[in-house]
Amino acid sequence: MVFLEIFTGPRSFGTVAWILISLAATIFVRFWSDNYLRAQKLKRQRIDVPILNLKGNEYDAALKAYVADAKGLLQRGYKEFKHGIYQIWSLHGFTTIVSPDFLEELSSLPPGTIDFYEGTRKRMVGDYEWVKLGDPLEAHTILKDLTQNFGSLLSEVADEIDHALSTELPECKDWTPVTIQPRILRIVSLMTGRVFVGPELNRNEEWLHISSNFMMDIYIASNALYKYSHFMRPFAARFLVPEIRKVWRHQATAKRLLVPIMEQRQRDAASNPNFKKPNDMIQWLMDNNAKEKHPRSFAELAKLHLLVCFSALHTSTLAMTHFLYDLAARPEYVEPLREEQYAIQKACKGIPSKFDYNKMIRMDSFMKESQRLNPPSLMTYSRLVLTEFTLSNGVKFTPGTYILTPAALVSLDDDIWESANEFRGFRFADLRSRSKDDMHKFQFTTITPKALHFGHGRQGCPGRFFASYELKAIFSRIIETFDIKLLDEKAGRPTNKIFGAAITPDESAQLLLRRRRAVRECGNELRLV
Ligand code: HEM
Repeated sequence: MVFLEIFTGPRSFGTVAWILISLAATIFVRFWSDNYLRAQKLKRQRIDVPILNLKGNEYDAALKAYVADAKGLLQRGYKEFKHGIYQIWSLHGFTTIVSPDFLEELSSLPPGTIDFYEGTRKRMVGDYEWVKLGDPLEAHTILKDLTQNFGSLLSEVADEIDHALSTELPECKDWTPVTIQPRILRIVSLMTGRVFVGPELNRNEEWLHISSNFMMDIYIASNALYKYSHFMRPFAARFLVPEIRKVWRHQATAKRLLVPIMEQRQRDAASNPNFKKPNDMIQWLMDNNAKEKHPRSFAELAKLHLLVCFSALHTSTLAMTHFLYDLAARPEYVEPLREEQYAIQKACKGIPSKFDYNKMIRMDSFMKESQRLNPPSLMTYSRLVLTEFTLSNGVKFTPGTYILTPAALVSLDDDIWESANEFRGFRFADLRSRSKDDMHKFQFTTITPKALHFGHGRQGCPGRFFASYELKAIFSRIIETFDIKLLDEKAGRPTNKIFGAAITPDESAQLLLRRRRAVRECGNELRLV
């Protein structure tokens, strides 16, 4: 009643105006104080080490310098603090850059001291959690089920690659310009989808759309939301940032497509004692979830499934695009790679097994060399400190310290890699041939403080084994089926782009492809016919 009187009483206009002004003032003060407190929180020093790019209070200038040339800044840092620890002021406030010398020590800290998920959340989502990233069930299922079961799926995968190469690439009877990256994304999505959702769904355009766009849309949405203050974010996420609603729509579509499949499988398993469980990511997630103390709903599992695609598709697509750019720029590697592949194909008389892929040492080396010079990021090992600890050099880390390591600079270090700036496709094959021990030290999937593009430690990339097999399967099929060369030989390899710490191949670059004639086994040889 009192409320109604305010609006209907004789002094209603003045009172309403007063209320509105007070409300606006409250929001302004809250908004301002929130921004102020957030800025203060970011500016709080959590670790006593030198800061490279900040003079006095010139935070904006420091950020500008970081965005304009993060690589140059990290190169300077690597020169000055190669074996030490320093800070930079970056898009995420103070960021502590730790020399790889300390990674073994950091990685052996008790669980819960530093955390990958919290680091990722800080970097990509911010304090307001509008999308859930990181669930231990994901890494567990990838490492255990995907890695173990992939071998038995290789013939289906080979079928899918053949289908993808014929539908996603032009006929290329003669040399044809092809924009590589979007085509590779489709090929990787189809192939991965065969393993993740099975033939029931993997060619469904709606599924392909959400699985292959989810990651980029999260990045875009995340950047859009970062422009709003912490206080405004819950409101902005819902009403002002359409990119976020797009991400939520992808999740809703995933639920619509995946939940009925899960429910049907659950019914079949309950009613039919002879029900044979499909061998795919949907089933592995369902089975592992059912063993949990508090199992997630199927709707939550559907969202988690999309998160697996988030981790898997773009990373592999970027890697494969780099491989092809590197191969087109260095045609002298084509025949030695084909030679190795023919020899293995001839020996296995059909679809190569995991064991056969392990024998593709030249290809493994070429992939690792391409990754060394074209990693997805200047830095990896993104971790947030959760509980205080002190390293052996006496530096104390307090909660909230955000850590990264300069992976790309380690890869370019002449003290570690001979002629580090030179592309030597079989560098790692040569290193592996030195001794039995070295055979395992320099594989594409091997993580060491000198090879950090899959991260490091307990939370290093669990998908790298699958990535290695799938990339070899696609790469070998491409070089078997196509001749490849640069569109413009004078311009050379398409130049990578760097934004902040992210490194991407030029997504609009084209290569020339020409379909080769079919390969057939003739007596003891494989020949073009
Ligand atoms: C060439 C391809 C790939 C690259 C370069 C790559 C790189 C990385 C890196 C740098 C990390 C952070 C690790 C750390 O900070 O210690 C990571 C984490 C992760 N990757 Fe990959 N990755 C690739 C492929 C894949 C694939 C194919 C999958 C899934 C099948 C996958 C699933 C994951 C997951 C789930 C995590 C988070 C780890 C956790 O939850 O503990 N990745 N990856």
